[in-house]
Amino acid sequence: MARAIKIFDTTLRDGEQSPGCSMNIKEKIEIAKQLEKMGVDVIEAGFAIVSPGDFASVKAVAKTIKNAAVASLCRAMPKDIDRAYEALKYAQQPRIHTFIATSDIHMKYKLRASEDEVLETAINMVKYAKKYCSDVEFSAEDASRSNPEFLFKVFEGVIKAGATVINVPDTVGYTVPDEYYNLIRSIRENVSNIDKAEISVHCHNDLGMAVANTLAAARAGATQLECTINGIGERAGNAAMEEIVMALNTRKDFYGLASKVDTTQIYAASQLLTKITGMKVQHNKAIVGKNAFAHEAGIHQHGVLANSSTYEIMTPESIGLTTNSLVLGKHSGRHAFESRLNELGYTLSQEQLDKIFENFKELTDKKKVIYDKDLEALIQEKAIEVIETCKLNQFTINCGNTITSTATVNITKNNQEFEEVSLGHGPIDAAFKAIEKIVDDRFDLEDYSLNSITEGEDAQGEAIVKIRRYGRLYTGRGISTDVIEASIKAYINAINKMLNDSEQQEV
Ligand SMILES: CC(=O)SCCNC(=O)CCNC(=O)[C@H](O)C(C)(C)COP(=O)(O)OP(=O)(O)OC[C@H]1O[C@@H](n2cnc3c(N)ncnc32)[C@H](O)[C@@H]1OP(=O)(O)O
Ligand SMILES: CC(C)C(=O)C(=O)O
Ligand SMILES: [Mg+2]
Repeated sequence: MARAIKIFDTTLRDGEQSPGCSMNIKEKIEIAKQLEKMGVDVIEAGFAIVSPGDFASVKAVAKTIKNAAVASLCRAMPKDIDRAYEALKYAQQPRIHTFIATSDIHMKYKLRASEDEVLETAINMVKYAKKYCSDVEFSAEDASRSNPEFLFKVFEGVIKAGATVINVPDTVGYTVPDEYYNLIRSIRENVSNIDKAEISVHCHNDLGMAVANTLAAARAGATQLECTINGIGERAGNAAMEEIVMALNTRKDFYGLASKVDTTQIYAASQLLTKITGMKVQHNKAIVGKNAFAHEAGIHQHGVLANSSTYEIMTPESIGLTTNSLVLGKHSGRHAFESRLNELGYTLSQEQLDKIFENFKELTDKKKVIYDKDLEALIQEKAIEVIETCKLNQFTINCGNTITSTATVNITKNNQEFEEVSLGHGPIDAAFKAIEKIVDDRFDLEDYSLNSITEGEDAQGEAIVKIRRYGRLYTGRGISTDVIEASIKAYINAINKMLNDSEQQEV
């Protein structure tokens, strides 16, 4: 019988600390709902004191999620804990997650505090948090570089003060599997009251060992594993949830551990996050990369055709990716369309389905075959409602290598039609400048990228545009078989997010 192990997802907190991965409230709620659907045990929704936006997100996630604990991070200080609980009090299972660093380096240079002071603060702040909420997690930041004797003392103290979970972060991704295994074992052996708390681990990927370290800790007796979707997070990222869960699943024979995560939701979660943040997954990334289940070499293809277990240690279906041979195209009906979406792990309302089916039919006029990637792109473009303050009606472009590009763009903005013409360095620049004239607002274009979603001459192009206003970043996405149209749609999508952001403030 496998031992149960808890999954604590911190995509919305540590994941959001990845440069360029800021998410708005709506996007965070979408991710949280997907995490709940997957069956994770704890969702860290943010760090409430960081900003009014972070506070609002933690509160919104706390109000929305029913089947997972919802946590907010807070420093070991009353004002952070007060703010965290102010947002978490709406949750069915609130968890206050407080932390303080325990390594000599951090205590000396960052906190400018002695061991005794840190110990006292940790204990007092856990007691303080307990006044609000029975579930309190305490993290010893930089635990893996801390003096073990001091670490044991801190953990013993905070457990006595009421901590229900003690977390042992490898904050800077410094440890290696054998060492981390020994650290977790030594905590189990030297902290006298350890049986009163969960042992959690939280690994960073600076040396590319976050998942290996997490799994080593799980073997050593950790009962909660902290991770993020696609492994996003501070610097080189956190341990990737999909890799941890699939390693435990595929090697149950070795680990003897079982999480509650529904693995068939993994692919949908990965795609949703990519869509929201614009941060692509590398093609050879384990589990969710484009090539993770692709076979190129003839000998491999032969083996897989004979029996997929020759070269596949897990099935694509187990992560919600199906290699179905059903071809969707112009003549497909609603049933085949819906069934394919279900196979891909999406369950849509009738209204969403009708809307996406309409877009699907429009696409079949432009493309002969609709691949799974096309469907996912369609769904992700439409699934998260963005109020369309600006809507593209039409555009014309005049360009070539001997003339200056000119774009005419016609947009409906707040139910009124506008048309502007602009010159530019190339067709996309000209189109963006025409759009800017219509929008008539101040913001900066920060990043633009273009990718092909599928292959072939009728492939769909996907444009990702990032714009910044008053310090906030808005990511827009557009898809089309025409790359200029995709770019215009992405720009307008980002602008709509910016215009609809009620949290934005002039600074
Ligand atoms: C390993 C991790 O992932 S830790 C989490 C990292 N996440 C973030 O930092 C989120 C974004 N951060 C922020 O928005 C800001 O840093 C805030 C709102 C948290 C704090 O902002 P400020 O109050 O302006 O402080 P600032 O960030 O400049 O410095 C941190 C202060 O907190 C102290 N501090 C740091 N960690 C802790 C802790 N765990 N407990 C108590 N105090 C702490 C530092 O010593 C410093 O104190 P000082 O102002 O007396 O010198
Ligand atoms: C705050 C803690 C849990 C953290 O993110 C880290 O130490 O990496
Ligand atoms: Mg971290």
